[in-house]
Amino acid sequence: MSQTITFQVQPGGSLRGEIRVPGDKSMSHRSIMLGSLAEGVTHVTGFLNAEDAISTLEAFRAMGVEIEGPVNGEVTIHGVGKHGLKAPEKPLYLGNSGTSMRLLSGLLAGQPFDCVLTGDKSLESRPMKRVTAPLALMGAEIITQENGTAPLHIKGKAGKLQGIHYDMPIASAQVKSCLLLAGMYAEGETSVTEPAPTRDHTERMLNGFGYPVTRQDSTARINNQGKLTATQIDVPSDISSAAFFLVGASIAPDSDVTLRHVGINPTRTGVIDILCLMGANIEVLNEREVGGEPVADLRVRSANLKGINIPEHLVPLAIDEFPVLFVAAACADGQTVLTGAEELRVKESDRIQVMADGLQILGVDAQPTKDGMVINGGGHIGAGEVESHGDHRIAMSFSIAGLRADGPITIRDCANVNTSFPEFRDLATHLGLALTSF
Ligand SMILES: O=C(O)C1=C[C@@H](OP(=O)(O)O)[C@@H](O)[C@H](O)C1
Ligand SMILES: C=C(OP(=O)(O)O)C(=O)O
Repeated sequence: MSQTITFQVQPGGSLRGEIRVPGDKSMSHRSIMLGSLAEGVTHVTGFLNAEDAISTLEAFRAMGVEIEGPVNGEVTIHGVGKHGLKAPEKPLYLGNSGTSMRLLSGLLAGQPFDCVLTGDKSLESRPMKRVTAPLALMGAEIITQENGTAPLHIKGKAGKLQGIHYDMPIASAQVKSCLLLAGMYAEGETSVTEPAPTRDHTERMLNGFGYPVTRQDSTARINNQGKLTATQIDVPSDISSAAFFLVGASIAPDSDVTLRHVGINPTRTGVIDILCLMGANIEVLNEREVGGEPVADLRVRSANLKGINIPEHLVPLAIDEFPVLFVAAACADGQTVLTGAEELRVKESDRIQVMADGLQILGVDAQPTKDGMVINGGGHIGAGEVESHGDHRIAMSFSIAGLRADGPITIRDCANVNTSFPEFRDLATHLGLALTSF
């Protein structure tokens, strides 16, 4: 049970300096999953030492994988091979992490043992039918709660899964990844078509481990014939964590921040595109490729942002960045309209409602809609007390709002910042944000 943590931000200030934010959460999860199933010893650097990634790590330890670390972002995984996992002795508790639960449900559906996946209150209220329904078409047997939520009771169906073709009704990297991981244990081909591009770290990392996944247009294909060979993985900084400072340095006057070694995989850079459409001053420097993933340093300086209609094709490419983009919109001149983002309602919190409620408390004209938000920006952001509802990204977004507020902002229920970005307070204050916690 996490303790209660409250953040308080004093108004104003600017952000200046150079930092490296922690490792990418999506890649950290996948490095543990694939490293565990590989033959040989995989070394990971840049691993995210935060609660969500640790939930995945502990789950694999509980299934008999020897994993050393993380120490200074280094993890060593003694892979057990594709068929080497052992039955866990008790339910696997996955905390707050949707990625752990949805990817593991695919990976575990074809094992020779049963297991149970549980999580915290937020995770156990999130929709799981999106993975259990297509997995059932493959022959998996997963018992959910009546409304399709976790705990998930997974009956191991080793040797009995069948490949399917699945047209995903929603653009979800978690659903795609779940099915590709199940496809590693299914007879014949498993193919997944996505309605819009979503993050492709699973496909890239599988290929990095030597496991063939092919891609044609919007369809990814896998079968059970491959094997994973241990490798080295350098996890870049998480653009979703960098996003708080991309927005912070854009909205706070006299700011100049450089974020080093950030992953800029094109399936993740919607936040840069959206901010640039709003008039942000972001330079992408020293572009390079590290372990099959593009990386760069990002320099961001203050800018006068303007409201925009956010193009819908950018929504899946910035899906976790909308809470802080709403703060950017509140500081932008004119109206910002987001549509096509109903997925935000089923994240760690209902991110449309929770952000609209908090922005309204701070005096911002923010109107939630069924699939997005309309924000009339450029007015002032006032002092106030807002709730994060235990959602890490909400807590950090309202902290950033303090840079343009005209009074202190108090944010309740912030312990879950530790799920993705435990260093947030230290790095933010190092750059100049007047943030305290108690
Ligand atoms: O695959 C992943 O690592 C993730 C996919 C996204 O979820 P959806 O697949 O539900 O869009 C994202 O919101 C989540 O933080 C991480
Ligand atoms: C939605 C998120 O993560 P998850 O789905 O893994 O809980 C997030 O980190 O914003």
